[in-house]
Amino acid sequence: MAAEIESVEEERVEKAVEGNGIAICVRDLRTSFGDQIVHDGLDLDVRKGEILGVVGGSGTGKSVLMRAIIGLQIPDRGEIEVFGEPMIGRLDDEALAIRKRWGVLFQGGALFSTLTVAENVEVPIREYYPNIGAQLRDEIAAYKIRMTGLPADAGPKYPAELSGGMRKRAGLARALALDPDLLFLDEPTAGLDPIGAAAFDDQTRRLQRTLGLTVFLITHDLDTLYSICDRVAVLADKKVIAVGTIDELLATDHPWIQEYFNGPRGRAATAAVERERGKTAAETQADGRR
Ligand SMILES: Nc1ncnc2c1ncn2[C@@H]1O[C@H](COP(=O)(O)OP(=O)(O)OP(=O)(O)O)[C@@H](O)[C@H]1O
Repeated sequence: MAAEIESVEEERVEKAVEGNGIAICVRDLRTSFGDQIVHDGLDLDVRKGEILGVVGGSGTGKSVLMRAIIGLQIPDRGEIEVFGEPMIGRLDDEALAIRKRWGVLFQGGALFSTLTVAENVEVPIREYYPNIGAQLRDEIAAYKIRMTGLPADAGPKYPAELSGGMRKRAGLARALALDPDLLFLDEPTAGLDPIGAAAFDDQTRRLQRTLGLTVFLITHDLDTLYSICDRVAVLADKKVIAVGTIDELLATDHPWIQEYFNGPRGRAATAAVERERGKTAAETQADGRR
């Protein structure tokens, strides 16, 4: 038992020091489809424990970047490291230890329509831990389903029986199945009503804090960027043209960034955040007076 605790502790310490605080490091990435070059000379660092929002116009290559990082898109050139381990050109077996440490919520949820929610959540467990028995697998799936705020009776339902918001949560439960350190979310709030989107954002933030996750979050949702992202990376001109807090991005003079954050929707999102901050400050003051 003591040896077991020691090895868990060693693993924890290793995880803390690996990669110098960087969860994902991308250097000089080039990807293309035939003649179409999607990325050229793209660099990006994702810090451990942050929620990094990834934005850019439609077709700028946000999803392709995510796919390149998780090994579904072979780049023409460049280097990608996850938790300090090089990922490009690694055989599936070699990179298995790192693959187990991430979970992915694809655009639209990408649930298997012929499997129930619980069976969907169990897919990665079956794939990576085939020796786990059926009962434990069911218990893990039920726990993950509850963790994402879905009711317990969602487990035996099929994706078609769920609302869009519930399907996203089911996809999130599957992404969390292996207790990941790193979560990839591709447009998680797309198609949700504003209340559902805000609830999903809250859930993401809560899970990220309690589980200590690093989150790579592709979004077009300005409210998401303002409310839960620690930093934002902007894709344009085949590269990441800027990374920083929204205030830092606003200090740049890139026309796309200015139009994006200072356009009517950006201003509305800023105003909403400022209202929320004002409310929180007023509540804190009132608490202090009590
Ligand atoms: N499998 C593929 N075959 C050919 N072209 C592709 C493929 N996947 C993506 N592309 C192209 O690569 C470019 C970037 O696509 P990607 O899906 O990464 O954009 P995106 O920034 O995520 O866009 P959106 O915000 O609209 O989702 C697009 O022009 C797209 O058509």
